Amino acid sequence: MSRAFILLLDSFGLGATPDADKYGDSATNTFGHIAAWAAKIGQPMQLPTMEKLGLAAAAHTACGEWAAGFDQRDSFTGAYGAAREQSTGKDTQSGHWEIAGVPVLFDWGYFPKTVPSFPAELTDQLQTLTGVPGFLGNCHASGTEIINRLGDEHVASGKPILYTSADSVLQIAAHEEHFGLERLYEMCEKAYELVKPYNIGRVIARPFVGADSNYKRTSNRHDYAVPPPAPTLLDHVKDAGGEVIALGKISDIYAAQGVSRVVKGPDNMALFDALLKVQDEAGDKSLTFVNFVDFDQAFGHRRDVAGYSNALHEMDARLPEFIAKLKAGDLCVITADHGCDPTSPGSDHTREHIPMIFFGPGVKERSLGISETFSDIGQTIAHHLGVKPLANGTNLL
Ligand SMILES: O=P(O)(O)O[C@H]1O[C@H](CO)[C@@H](O)[C@H]1O
Ligand SMILES: [Mn+2]
Ligand SMILES: [Mn+2]
Repeated sequence: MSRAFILLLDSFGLGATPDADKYGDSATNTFGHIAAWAAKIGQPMQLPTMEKLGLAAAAHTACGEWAAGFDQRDSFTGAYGAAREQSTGKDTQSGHWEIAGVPVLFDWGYFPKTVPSFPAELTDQLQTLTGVPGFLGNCHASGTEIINRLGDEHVASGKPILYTSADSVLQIAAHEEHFGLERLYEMCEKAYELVKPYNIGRVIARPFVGADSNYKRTSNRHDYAVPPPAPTLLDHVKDAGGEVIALGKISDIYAAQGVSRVVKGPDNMALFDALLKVQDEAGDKSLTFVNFVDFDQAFGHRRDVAGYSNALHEMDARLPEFIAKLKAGDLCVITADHGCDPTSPGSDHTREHIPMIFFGPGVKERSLGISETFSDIGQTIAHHLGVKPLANGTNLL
């Protein structure tokens, strides 16, 4: 029996790639800078499980330095390395699709950093189709900041909040109760059709609750993503008769292509509980793919170093439960889709190496060096499961 598990820590980068200067990210290092911050405040990070699997060694491979508090060890249990992205974007879709064998070699459309950011033609059509009295925002913003700034005006006027970021995305924030969740979803479906000519990767519904300049997003976020342009690892596994179990926002990111079963959860630890349950159920040739979004959404974009560090400790503390239940024929990988250095300016993703830490009963300690494409991860899994090889990437094991 062979099974595969991808544990994707959304935004857990291991240091700038050689092309990071083109993105203004040449000094970024998500893991390295969190570890340095922790050491500086006198509480060095302790991630014994991931360290033993090869995390710090993978980070050393990526950036040439040992993260503060992580000493060089002479034995690991995983096959560890780092990967650089072939796709030109540093967004979630590009990262995930490339891992699954489909790098994004075309240019996504982006909305400019002007105010208004969205073309009048687009917002006019959206207003006509939905009958709202207008829009607020219409700019680049951090999603948590803009709802607190414009939430009161939104509630009073009924105008939804439109914003974007360095990603190829149109986000619509609206109050779950005052505006209505279904109404927000319907608006996003219309917006998804309208952004097609602009080559935008995703429209995201961002419902929130609260009052009086104190608003909080809910877990009813919904992504309307364009599908990958070619079959991914998920399709190859499903076509070969294996179950593809998508936890968290994985199904949204691949527009449900190649997904057999969707399991959602409100936060990292709920998703970890779901992962442990799925681990008992997954059968031969299955792929279980989980995206732990809090690293990115709750801490990376929020530039919350302490929160990010804490989330890594929480994850590390739970991993032994998962490892203890692995069976012969299981191949697992801890990886990421891009960086989001919480110590860097702004609130956007950062162009970094991602970890590739393979482990499981049949994996022997080994340094894998640096891959030139994230697709080496997917190809290694395709080979392990014995499904059709991917069009891109090299088997590493
Ligand atoms: O600031 P928030 O709304 O969390 O936005 C972030 O979330 C979006 C999707 O992951 C990205 O485009 C990023 O900008
Ligand atoms: Mn991401
Ligand atoms: Mn993000």
